[in-house]
Amino acid sequence: MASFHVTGGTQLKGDLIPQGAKNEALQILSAVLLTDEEMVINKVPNIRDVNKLIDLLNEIGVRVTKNSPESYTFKADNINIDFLESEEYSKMASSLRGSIMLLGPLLARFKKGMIPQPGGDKIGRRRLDTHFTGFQKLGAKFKYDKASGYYKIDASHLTGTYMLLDEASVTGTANIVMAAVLAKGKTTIYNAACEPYLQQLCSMLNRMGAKISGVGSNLLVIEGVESLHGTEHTMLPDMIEIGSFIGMAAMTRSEITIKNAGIPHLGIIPDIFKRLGIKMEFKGDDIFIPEQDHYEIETFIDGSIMTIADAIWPGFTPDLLSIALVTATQAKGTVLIHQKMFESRLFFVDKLIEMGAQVILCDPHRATVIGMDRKVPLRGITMTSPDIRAGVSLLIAAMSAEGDSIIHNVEQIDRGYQNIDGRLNALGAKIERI
Ligand SMILES: CC(=O)N[C@H]1[C@@H](OP(=O)(O)OP(=O)(O)OC[C@H]2O[C@@H](n3ccc(=O)[nH]c3=O)[C@H](O)[C@@H]2O)O[C@H](CO)[C@@H](O)[C@@H]1O
Ligand SMILES: C=C(OP(=O)(O)O)C(=O)O
Repeated sequence: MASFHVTGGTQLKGDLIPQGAKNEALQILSAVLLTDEEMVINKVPNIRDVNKLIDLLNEIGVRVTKNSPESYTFKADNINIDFLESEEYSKMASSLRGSIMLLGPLLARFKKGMIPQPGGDKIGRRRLDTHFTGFQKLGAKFKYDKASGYYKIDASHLTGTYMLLDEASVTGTANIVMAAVLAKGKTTIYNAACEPYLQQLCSMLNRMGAKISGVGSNLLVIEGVESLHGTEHTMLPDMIEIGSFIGMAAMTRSEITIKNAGIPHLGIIPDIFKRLGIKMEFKGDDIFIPEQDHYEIETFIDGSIMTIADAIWPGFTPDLLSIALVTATQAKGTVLIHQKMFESRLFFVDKLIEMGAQVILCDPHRATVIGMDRKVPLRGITMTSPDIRAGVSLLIAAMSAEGDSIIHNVEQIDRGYQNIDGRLNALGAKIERI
């Protein structure tokens, strides 16, 4: 288990280039299974979850060529479907959440698929019903073996149909779309998730010859086609990493420019950080965050206390709520953070409280943060990163704190942030990997 030794209180200055988006990469890389032609994928982030998925694809028989540090060519023309029965597959697939999205392409192209309970953050119940109900509506037969925790699906004939998803699941929508592109006839998916990750996936599939309309909305219409061909795709900048950098800049009083941030794709994210009082300037596609001694949380128009809550896209992503929470601890003012989607994502506030933050955990979904306006700095402590976004929030807290901190289990952070210590140290942070 790796740890970070963080010396707090340093200010950062300089440019940060966001990595390619983790959650987009997991969808796009799964989709390379949909064709036997070459797929060139650029801006692939060098992070644990993505590297695990690439290894898994390689084991399944996809030919993987690394063209440069961020660009790969994939060719899925010799797939070993029997590998899905192996112990090795079970071990690899259960170690990340993204592996669940291999199912849609496997069903579409090879008519069957199986997957153990996927991994990912332990942030509350993470059901997969939407995925399997969608596959069943397309005509697949589905079996869940409770003893082994394996989901097995047989899909000799996938046929387009109308479906209203029970929830707008991000990976669920991606999976059903990937199954439907090669199904017979027309599939209509209502209550589809429409995050930029999905917009990117659907646009790429269309470039491969799929016929998807309604991209960017919650009503997708897919006309099945016989086969798909290869294409080239470039990942968007990671919007969660960008939000993390904005919060980090404010907390550490740093002057940072986030280069080529893909501002049109960030939705409401910059506005939410502006509501916390953080100043930023858009310079072309760069976001400049000046050094700020103080930042003040807005109230609602009637003067009542601000709530920041997650919602499905185009609402505020749940993956940035922990970052907004930690950022608020040194703002002036009060905010209620409401994590609606996941029930175990806020428990990390215990660590912030131990560091001196004024936070009341109202219940598993809600925390009130009373900002300290830098009157009292956080204190360095020893802590463990419970999940990827809480991990980065704790890193931000430690970087802003007085004294040294130790953060254990930073593999959680490495799941989704590329060389975070190296990139931040280059701007003046003091983070030692031990
Ligand atoms: C690999 C990947 O892409 N992971 C992301 C993906 O996970 P993932 O696709 O697993 O998450 P889902 O979108 O399926 O659901 C997330 C949670 O929100 C709940 N829910 C969802 C939709 C809805 O309308 N109502 C509702 O309550 C679900 O029950 C679940 O608890 O999307 C999540 C939600 O943005 C992100 O946190 C994850 O980082
Ligand atoms: C929860 C996340 O990831 P995963 O779905 O891979 O666990 C995340 O990226 O914040």
